[in-house]
Amino acid sequence: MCNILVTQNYNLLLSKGLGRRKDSQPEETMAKERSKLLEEINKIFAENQDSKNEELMFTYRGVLYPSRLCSAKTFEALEGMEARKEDVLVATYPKCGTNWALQILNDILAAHYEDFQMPLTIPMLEFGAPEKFQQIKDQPSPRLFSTHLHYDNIPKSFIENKVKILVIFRNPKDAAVSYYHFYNKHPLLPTSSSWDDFFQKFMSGEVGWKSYFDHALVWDKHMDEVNVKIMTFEELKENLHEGVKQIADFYDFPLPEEKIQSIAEKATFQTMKSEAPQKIGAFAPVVFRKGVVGDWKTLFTEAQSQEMDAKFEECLAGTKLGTKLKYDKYCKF
Ligand SMILES: Nc1ncnc2c1ncn2[C@@H]1O[C@H](COP(=O)(O)OS(=O)(=O)O)[C@@H](OP(=O)(O)O)[C@H]1O
Repeated sequence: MCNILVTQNYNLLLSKGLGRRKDSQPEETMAKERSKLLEEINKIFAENQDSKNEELMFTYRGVLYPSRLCSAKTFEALEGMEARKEDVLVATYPKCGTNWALQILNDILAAHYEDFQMPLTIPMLEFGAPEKFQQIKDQPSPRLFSTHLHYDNIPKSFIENKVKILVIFRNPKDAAVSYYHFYNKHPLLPTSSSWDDFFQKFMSGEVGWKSYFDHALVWDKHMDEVNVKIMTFEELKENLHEGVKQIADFYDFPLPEEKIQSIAEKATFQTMKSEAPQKIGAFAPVVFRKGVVGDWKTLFTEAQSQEMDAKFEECLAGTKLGTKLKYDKYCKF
């Protein structure tokens, strides 16, 4: 039961359009595929509303993952994936801005390569059936991928082939609150009995993809590498135009000001949220919730806030990433 989606529906989703070029299929066929894809997404949503918590997660090498999206076989196949230097990878801890970065990168790539087409699905490396790697192998460059994997679990070839990795982090309090709502709204993730329960799990790393702090600590060590660019959700929120420019420059795709402006306009929360139902159907309100900084204040108690402050101090205070996260500005009552 647990792998039905991985081997059937999700494999079908992943076989559509990932990195396809405009000239590879006529527009009419693409439109049909798009509507079939929407049907599939909505079906996954409807069929899994009553799933039992204990069926929804599994552990692979000590890390929890959603069992209907990931499988041991896919992880094994992923290890052998051959990355190309021209690949584009977005690496994030869950809820830190994956979809946002993907939207921006899609538009940057589309501006640079006339024949680049928006992928029809989230190109998450660890999702889907192992057979997808054969299709990925046949895709033309540049291929756009995302992952929530810890740095140590990203396939070695991405590092060896010096693939440029855009890493987005978000302040841990907002990431925790966003993750909590995601757990409770996403039919393929367990429902949390309460915020207090989820908070303790988040703090101890008993959530999908493990601990936020482990991810942050390892990325801090790679922050100065030329192929790594770390940005924060908060800096994109503060100045999206500048964020788009920095991402385009990092990938050596310099763009004229008007283009940067139009990409930034398409990447606002309001625009992405309003376009999401056509792209991801029933999942739209699950992914695009509030899109703000500081929502943690609606759920954190004073004691929880202090517990997170102490953990941040212990793990990240004084590190480069810790400083970049501007904890005092975004995470204090
Ligand atoms: N354009 C834009 N502007 C501002 N905020 C945005 C944008 N796009 C997505 N979001 C918010 O990002 C949160 C989802 O993060 P991810 O995309 O990383 O989610 S996922 O882990 O891939 O499921 C989730 O945050 P919360 O609203 O706090 O839950 C989304 O609303």
